[in-house]
Amino acid sequence: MTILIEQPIFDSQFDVKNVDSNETNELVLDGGFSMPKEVSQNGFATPEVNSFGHSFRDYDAESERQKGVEEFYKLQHINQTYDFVKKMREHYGKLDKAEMGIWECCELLNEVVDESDPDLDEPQIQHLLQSAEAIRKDYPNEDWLHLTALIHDLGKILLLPQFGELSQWAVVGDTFPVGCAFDEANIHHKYFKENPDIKNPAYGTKDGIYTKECGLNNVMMSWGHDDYMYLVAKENGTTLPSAGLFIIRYHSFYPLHREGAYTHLMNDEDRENLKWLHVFNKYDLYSKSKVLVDVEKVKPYYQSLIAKYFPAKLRW
Ligand SMILES: O[C@H]1[C@H](O)[C@@H](O)[C@H](O)[C@@H](O)[C@H]1O
Ligand SMILES: [Fe+2]
Ligand SMILES: [Fe+2]
Repeated sequence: MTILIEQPIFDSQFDVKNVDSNETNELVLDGGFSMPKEVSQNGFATPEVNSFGHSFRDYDAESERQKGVEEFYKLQHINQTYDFVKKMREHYGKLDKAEMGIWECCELLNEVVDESDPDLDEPQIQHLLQSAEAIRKDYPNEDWLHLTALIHDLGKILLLPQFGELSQWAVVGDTFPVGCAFDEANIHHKYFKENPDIKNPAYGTKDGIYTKECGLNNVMMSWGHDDYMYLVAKENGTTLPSAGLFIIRYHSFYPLHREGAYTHLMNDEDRENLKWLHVFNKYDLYSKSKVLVDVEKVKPYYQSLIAKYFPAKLRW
């Protein structure tokens, strides 16, 4: 049974609120799941600056932090190759690293620092809860979306010793397809010129080894926390809807969901799910704030959602 708790209250320095709540309540049915009639009408008021006083995702800002972020992207673009992704998928597909529940993993994630993120200045569990609570406020009935937000970054445990202690470039940052040309929409695109895959002519065209509209499910994405968490959720038999799994798997695919690149690889199901990813992304990005969520207070609600959509223990 889902435990009900009071609606989240945000009295933050920025407003996470509905400007016009009438619009949000208009729902149409979409394959068993309700979809806001006009998602763009949702009045989530996005703040202009991050915790450091910079605009969000400003990868050109002059700051010490940005230098580190650029260094990160250099390594990521050089090292994420088709063969590397294939190896990672095989290796982590065994799911033989640990057995634990979702909440346990949320707590574990607190030990992780994400060097690719220019906006986040709080522990990871706060980022999970801040995005989940902000979504819960605007979409109270979509409990699957609250849970999706809670778990979307859990794959970052790949940075921890028990999960292989992968380098930052193999875990975080924006993602992109391998096996086809690297689109200019990727941030710090120039560093791809040192990626060995560009010497392989089969990977050099817009479609590369793929065919038009083949569906993202058939595309190899750079390896990281998105694909890993998708794998874990799917293989452990989650009952989350396809849109939830899509969000988990492609939330770092900014070249697609923010810049509109690589859309020629999408099929109809992807296009449907992308609408929900657009909704989710606002909360993922703009809920990063210094106003902390009271973990103990919201924990019973999220534990009840976990019990609804996941087994008690999962293989990781
Ligand atoms: O720096 C961020 C962060 O690592 C996020 O978790 C990821 O989803 C983003 O796409 C990335 O750019
Ligand atoms: Fe992420
Ligand atoms: Fe996130």
